[in-house]
Parts: sequence; structure tokens; C-alpha cells
Amino acid sequence: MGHYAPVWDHRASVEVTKDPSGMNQVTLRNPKGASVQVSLLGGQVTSWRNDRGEELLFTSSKGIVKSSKAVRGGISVFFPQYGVEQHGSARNKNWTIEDDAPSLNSFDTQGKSFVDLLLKPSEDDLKFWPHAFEFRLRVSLASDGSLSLISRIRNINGKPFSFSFAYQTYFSVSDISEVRLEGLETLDYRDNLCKKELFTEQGDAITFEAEIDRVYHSSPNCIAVLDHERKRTYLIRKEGLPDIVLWNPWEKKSRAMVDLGDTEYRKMLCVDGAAIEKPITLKPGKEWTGRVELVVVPSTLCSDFSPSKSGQKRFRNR
Ligand SMILES: O=P(O)(O)OC[C@H]1O[C@H](O)[C@H](O)[C@@H](O)[C@@H]1O
Repeated sequence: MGHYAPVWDHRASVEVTKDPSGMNQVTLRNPKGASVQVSLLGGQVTSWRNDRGEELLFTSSKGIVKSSKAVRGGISVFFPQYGVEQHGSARNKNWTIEDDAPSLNSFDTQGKSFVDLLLKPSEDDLKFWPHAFEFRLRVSLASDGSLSLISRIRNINGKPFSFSFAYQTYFSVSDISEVRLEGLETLDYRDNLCKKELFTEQGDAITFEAEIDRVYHSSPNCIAVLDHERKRTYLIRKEGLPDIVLWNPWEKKSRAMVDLGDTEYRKMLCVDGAAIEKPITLKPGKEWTGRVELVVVPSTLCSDFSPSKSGQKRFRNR
């Protein structure tokens, strides 16, 4: 795999087209046939397919495709708030492609097909959240099919500001009853279904039998979502994002949501790398970076990728 990386021109594997609503979207491909689609509406990742063409992210069949709102599913960013004002406005704004984004280190570039997006607040936006920023989002597809999102948020204001952040990530699962989540054992969490009360996770691994909406604090750098039926494991590696949001609306809420099918909650699980419990404060001129890398491995290989081992090692060496 590594042999083509140094000569692979990432620009040749990036294509800009229009989505059904007329919005520009970017398609990234790797030489093995995996692909990623990113809409400029919301800077949202709307599709991530492996080299067999299988979709790895959930997108609602009832997604309302209209130009002012991102579809339910894929990966969206929550910024600058979580839990209020529709989780911040960034996910419903029009982003632009930035051809000459400030560089990242070579690990984030080599052998990857990527696009750099940029969001800056308009005069109107500043009336609602009066802090000038530049938000750069790099979406990359690696030669092994893994997907990375790197957010860089810079304060270009005269004063410090604080924000919360999450990558709302809808994983596609065979059935929610087949899913187990590892890596959050013994952690404290706030339960959004119990007035944000603080609890401590007791179980060995988390399984799903009812609505869930929690923010886990100070989580390891890698957690795993195992789908038994598909024998597929999603690894979520993260940096700069101490928290994890877990969400599934279950049946009653799904029925009340206009943009989600009544039983589609069974096909999805949101696991979001986030910075919520302790908001990030940025001084003028400073930049914050938050990354996630999503990897899919056959579940049989999982012992090699134990959450605590692989995540810590990978990110410690950066
Ligand atoms: O419907 P949305 O605004 O996309 O929010 C969907 C969900 O996102 C997060 O996971 C929150 O923790 C939930 O409380 C919320 O219901």
C-alpha cells in the first residue's frame, strides 16, 4: 500500500460535482476504490464507502434535501455550541473550498486524498455569536480507506472566546441490538435524558436497548464500535476531543422526527468525538485543533486494535 503514497497526486483523486439540491459536493477516492463525499452545505460528510462500495455512514432515507439544512446522517460539526441553538450554526452554513490552506504536518497529507474547507462568519452571523473566527476543516481519505477530519479553529477577534465542539457521526449498523461499544467503561457521563445529571458507567461494554443521549467525559483516545452481525468494528481515534457523545433516539423519538424513518433508529448509532464538558477557550490569534480518524476493521482483527492500546500509541507518537 505504502508504495504509491509518495507519487500519488491527491488532486487527481478529488472531484467537485453538484448534489441533487444543486449544492457543490466533493468526492474523494483512493486507488483501491474507497470514496468519501463532502457537501459544502455544512461541511458535512454525506458518504464514506469502503473498497467494496459498502456505505459505512448512516443517512436517513427521509433526509430533507433543501439548501438551508444539512441532511440527517453522515458526519456534521457542532460548533460553536452543543445542546443549544441547534448545536451551533456551522453545520447549516455554506462552506468554501480553500485551495491553499495553511499546511499541516506530513502525516496529515502523505498518501491521502483530501479537501480543505473554510468557514468564516458573515456580518449576520456575528450578530448571533459576536466572535470572528476562521474554521478550517480538512477531510481526508487514506490509502487504507480510513477517514480523517481535522478541524482548526482560529480566533481572529480582539478578545478571547469559548466554544464547544463535536463531530456528530452517524455510524451505519446492521441492527442496534447487534452493537457493542468498548472504551467508555468506568467513565463519568452526563445524561441528557436525566437533566444532565452526572453518573458513572458501570458496565463492561455498552449495549443498546432504549433511547440514549449521554456525554462521557475524559474518554480514551480510541474507542470501538463492534457490529456482531456484520463482523465489522469501527475504531474512533481522536485528539483534542476529550468527550464522547452517545446518541440513539429509539422508537418514540424517531416517530416524532420528520427527517428520520420510524424504524431507522435501528440502523444507526451516533458516537461523536467532542469537547463539551470543559469548553475550549481561545485567546486572540490562537488556534485549536481537534481530530478524529475513523477506521474499519473486521471484528476478527480486533484484539490487535484494542481501544486502549492502539489509540494511545498512534497519537502519542505525533
Ligand atoms: O436533531 P439534531 O439537532 O441533529 O440533534 C440530534 C442529537 O444530537 C446529539 O447527539 C444530542 O446529544 C442529542 O440531544 C440530539 O437529539
